[in-house]
Amino acid sequence: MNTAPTPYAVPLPPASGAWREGDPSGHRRWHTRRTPLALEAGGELPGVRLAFETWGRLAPDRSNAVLVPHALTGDSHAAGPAGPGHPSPGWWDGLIGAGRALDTDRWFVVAPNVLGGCQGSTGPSSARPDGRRWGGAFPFLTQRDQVAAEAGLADELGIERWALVAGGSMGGMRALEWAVTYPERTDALLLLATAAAASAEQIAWASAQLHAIRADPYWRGGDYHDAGPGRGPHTGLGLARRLAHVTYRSEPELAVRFGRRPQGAEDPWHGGRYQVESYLDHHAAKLVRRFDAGSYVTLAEAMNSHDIGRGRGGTRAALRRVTARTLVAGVGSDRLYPPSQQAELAAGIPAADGVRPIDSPYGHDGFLIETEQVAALVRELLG
Ligand SMILES: CC(=O)SCCNC(=O)CCNC(=O)[C@H](O)C(C)(C)COP(=O)(O)OP(=O)(O)OC[C@H]1O[C@@H](n2cnc3c(N)ncnc32)[C@H](O)[C@@H]1OP(=O)(O)O
Ligand SMILES: N[C@@H](CCO)C(=O)O
Repeated sequence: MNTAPTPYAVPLPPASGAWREGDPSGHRRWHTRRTPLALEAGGELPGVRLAFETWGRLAPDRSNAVLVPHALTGDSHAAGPAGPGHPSPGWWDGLIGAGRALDTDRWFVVAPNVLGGCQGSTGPSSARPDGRRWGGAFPFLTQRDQVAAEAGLADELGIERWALVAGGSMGGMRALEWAVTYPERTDALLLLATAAAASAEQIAWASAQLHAIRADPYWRGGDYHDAGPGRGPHTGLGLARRLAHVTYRSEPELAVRFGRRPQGAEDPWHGGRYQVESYLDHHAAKLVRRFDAGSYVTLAEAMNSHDIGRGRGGTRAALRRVTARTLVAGVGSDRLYPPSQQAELAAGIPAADGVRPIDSPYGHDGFLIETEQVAALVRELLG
């Protein structure tokens, strides 16, 4: 396995003002909540901070704000080029910018790093009020807690209503929570490759990933952040990413793209790898370099908690609360969030009109890759 411990690369909590330094986009800022966040599971989280990036200008009447919540391992860098602090271009760069579907000459686009994450927002790698890292003491979060934190950010920015909330996968879970918790603040809603509740199968895949991380001897109950370079649960996180990444792609794609071919001159019968193994190694190493295992655990557990009907009289009653103009789309080849889940959403949300298909061989990751098809949906919703 190609998961030699790499230098531990979780960004340290920025000193006040430092976050903008070295940020090529110049858009990233953060918001610190003045009061502790009351958590759905009980207790509260003090000192909540959300890193976020914005593009465009908020109109004087504040009617042009668009929220784009990211998926599991995304961050606030939804648009813009790669550079220091951003190993990849923005995850929806094809969608956001002047002349693009989310035209930043017209719309004010806001992308927060999710609460519990590791790219500037408060998470397990952040410092507690006493200066020590949270580590394994970081509290259990739900999607509703994360949306409550985002509502605090919206309040701070003076945004009473979103012209659109658009998200896929875990971002779609939060988009849906926005529309159900705050129907009066969500004018339009785009749900991509997401679900009303995490299914048994989704929980099962996440569970295997959580076990992989927690079985790493460097996990140490989540208290590894100050153990020194290379002494974090990188092997476990890499395993989790391999497991997850297979579920993000489709069987036909892997068959066509890699087949049974060996990687270069490697011989799989004598210790070498197949191409697809090398591909998974690459994605594992790439995530380990940029993501914190503790955040992965927190966010995966929050996804498992997702159930829009909890405490609201069930799924159908919760979905009926949505007043936003809504489009629901799914990727036909998505084996992780199958089209039946989007059909349930579309059937339950009053203004949704069936499920729009995203045609893609790439499976679940289609919502990140097929930006032209997603752009068409955004244009339809925003008129
Ligand atoms: C800060 C950030 O990184 S942005 C965060 C936002 N990212 C996310 O939200 C999701 C994380 N990323 C992903 O899920 C996916 O990479 C996507 C969906 C964004 C992109 O998918 P695709 O464009 O289809 O990329 P794909 O899965 O083909 O992977 C391409 C990579 O695999 C590598 N690769 C392909 N074949 C092989 C192989 N046989 N062996 C090793 N590496 C391989 C390519 O060289 C390429 O490397 P690079 O990304 O470092 O340039
Ligand atoms: N590739 C995406 C899929 C999760 O929805 C991610 O890592 O965030």
